[in-house]
Amino acid sequence: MTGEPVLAGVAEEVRRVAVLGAGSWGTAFAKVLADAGRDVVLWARRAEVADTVRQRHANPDYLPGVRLPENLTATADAAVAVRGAQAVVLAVPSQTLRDNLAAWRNLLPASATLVSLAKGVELGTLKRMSEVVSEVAEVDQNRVAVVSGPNLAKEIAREQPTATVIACADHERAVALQHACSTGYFRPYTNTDVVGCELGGACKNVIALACGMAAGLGFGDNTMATLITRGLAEMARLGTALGADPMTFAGLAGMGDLVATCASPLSRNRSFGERLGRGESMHQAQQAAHGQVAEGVKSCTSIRELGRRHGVDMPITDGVHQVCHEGLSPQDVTARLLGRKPKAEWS
Ligand SMILES: NC(=O)C1=CN([C@@H]2O[C@H](COP(=O)(O)OP(=O)(O)OC[C@H]3O[C@@H](n4cnc5c(N)ncnc54)[C@H](OP(=O)(O)O)[C@@H]3O)[C@@H](O)[C@H]2O)C=CC1
Ligand SMILES: O=C(CO)COP(=O)(O)O
Repeated sequence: MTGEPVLAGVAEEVRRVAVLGAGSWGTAFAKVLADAGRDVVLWARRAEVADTVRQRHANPDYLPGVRLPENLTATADAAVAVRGAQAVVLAVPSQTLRDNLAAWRNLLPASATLVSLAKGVELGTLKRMSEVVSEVAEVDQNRVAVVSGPNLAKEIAREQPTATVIACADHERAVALQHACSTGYFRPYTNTDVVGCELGGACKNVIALACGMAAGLGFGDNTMATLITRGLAEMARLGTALGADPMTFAGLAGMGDLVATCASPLSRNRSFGERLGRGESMHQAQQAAHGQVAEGVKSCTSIRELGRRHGVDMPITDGVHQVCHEGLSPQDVTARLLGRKPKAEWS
């Protein structure tokens, strides 16, 4: 379905876009941009993936059965991908973004908007992805945008309707990107709260791991609703401490993404957690992921540390960390969570 862009008259038009990273979301977002009428070049680190996208208009490793549009081409040469692009979209895992971008830094067109799709917090530095991008590419934060919302790649690749948030400190850039990726099935909203949108996207992966564990233990909807609601409370507490607008967590990049990811069997984080809840080891869950990224497994460490540094209580995140990295069982963590000192709902 090729959607006509629904917005017009923005300051700087985005005509050509490079998407660096040809996994599920990089490929699906490249399709959205192409369906919105942009010329899109997708960079894949494996030449065979680029060849398949270019010649067969498909990326069966990540999006089986999905036909990609003709105005989406691919290359394994990042210099070719970014040439002449008004926007460069970064679609690699959070923990490799710094190294990937360092290799691409000198190729980036001078005024291109740099757009992060990644949902994580960097281990060690505890930086959000837009902070990593601005630091490594040596560009002002105003040139960096993020996309975050209830955006399960496989649904979007099948053109199922959804919305998202494009967050950028520079509202004009956000509007230009909004124009560039609006289709009949993909509706982007703008927001200037980059901190809130990024933390929403990173934290919900950890809560989805917890929901998966609960499902694996055989718990039902009351448990899910409790984890989602109290997960939202802890991500909003962290976000507010870091300067985010609390309202962002009631929006698509907060509640929206949290609900989609915690509920969906398509979520890699939820599926990973479910295996742990059923009693599989971390190694078994990792093998079953077939190399696809479940960001919360690493980000639970950096998010927990961010919470500690800012004096924010994050009991569910702590529990996920205890299962993933400290050898506790999901049953032990459930008992610990329920055994905490009673408190008021809003404190
Ligand atoms: N999938 C989704 O529904 C959504 C994902 N996101 C976020 O988008 C980001 C990317 O995720 P997604 O596309 O799903 O990931 P996938 O696991 O589907 O794909 C990862 C991609 O990154 C590549 N890659 C892995 N390691 C490296 C590396 N060291 N250097 C360069 N490239 C590497 C892989 O290449 P190769 O194939 O060669 O291994 C592959 O193209 C994540 O932060 C995720 O949280 C956000 C919204 C939705
Ligand atoms: O971010 C996502 C949906 O918005 C995808 O979640 P997973 O990475 O858990 O698959």
